[in-house]
Amino acid sequence: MIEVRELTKRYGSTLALDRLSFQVSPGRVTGFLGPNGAGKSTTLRVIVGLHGPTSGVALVNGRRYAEISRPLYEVGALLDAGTLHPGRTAFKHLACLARSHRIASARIMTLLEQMGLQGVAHKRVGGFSLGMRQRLGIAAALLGDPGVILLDEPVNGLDAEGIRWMRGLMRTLAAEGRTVLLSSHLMSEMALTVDHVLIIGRGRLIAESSMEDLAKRFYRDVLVRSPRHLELGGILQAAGMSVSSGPQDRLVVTGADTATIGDLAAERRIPIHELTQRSATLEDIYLEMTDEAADHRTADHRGGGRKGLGSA
Ligand SMILES: Nc1ncnc2c1ncn2[C@@H]1O[C@H](COP(=O)(O)OP(=O)(O)OP(=O)(O)O)[C@@H](O)[C@H]1O
Repeated sequence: MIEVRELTKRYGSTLALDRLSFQVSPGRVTGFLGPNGAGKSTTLRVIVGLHGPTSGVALVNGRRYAEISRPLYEVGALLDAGTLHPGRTAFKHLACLARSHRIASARIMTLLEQMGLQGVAHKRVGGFSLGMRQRLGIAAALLGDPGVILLDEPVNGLDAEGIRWMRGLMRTLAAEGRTVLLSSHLMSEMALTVDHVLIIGRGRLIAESSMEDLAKRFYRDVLVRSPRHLELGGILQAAGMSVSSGPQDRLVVTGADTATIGDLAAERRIPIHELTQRSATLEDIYLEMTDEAADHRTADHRGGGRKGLGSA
């Protein structure tokens, strides 16, 4: 369980987090979404004690990170796969982390196998691809078998097979009852992976929702196909709906759901050959929600911020 309460973080004149509050529950994959510069990495860094908050608090299982005596057993994080000692082997990298927590070598080998890295366990990480580094980073995060897992842009730079693998792993970890929080600036990456989303912009929470409800909230219109479409169009309009013509003699109807349209057509004994509820794509929804935040960011960055939207 993660709890972030009224978290504010300033870097000089930049307000990276602005009284951000949310909770992340165990047993599901939660996506932490926002445009570049929204404050995702900052939040994750504050949760694992790498950055101190200006005010507010971030708790893992009810405690600040600094108060956890053996953190690897409680929270694992993949924050930046680039920060590996290039001269160390994969095994040695994990062994160094494991030592302070008295984690056995057998656990290291099990994890390397699980991550598909057993064949390169004794190779130097300097020669690893980004995908291999990500896998090693995840092995490190899982060393102490923690109940809370944080991953910052874990699929960045992965190929299609790597992304599929990562998705499966996230879902397995959540199904085991862990709290899994992963950040991304791409809704498309999240749509298939997460059960629940937290959307942030400008350091504030914009929305929190299950993936399913998010899609439902953005129903757009209903597509109706009927051999008597002209007559039906008139009836629907008379009932107060807005009707326009769609592709192949279909009607595009707004202002009513499929049940209302279907019932009305049945009352008038008009056959219906198709009734389709159309929603905005999750990508559209996300862009709509974060548009204002992104615009603001672009303006900020012109004023000298650290990262630009150009990196999107
Ligand atoms: N160490 C730092 N020093 C100064 N400013 C920082 C620092 N880290 C982050 N910022 C600024 O804080 C804001 C939030 O950045 P953060 O990296 O947390 O966003 P993000 O949502 O993770 O973005 P991205 O998707 O690009 O990683 C940005 O304006 C950024 O420029």
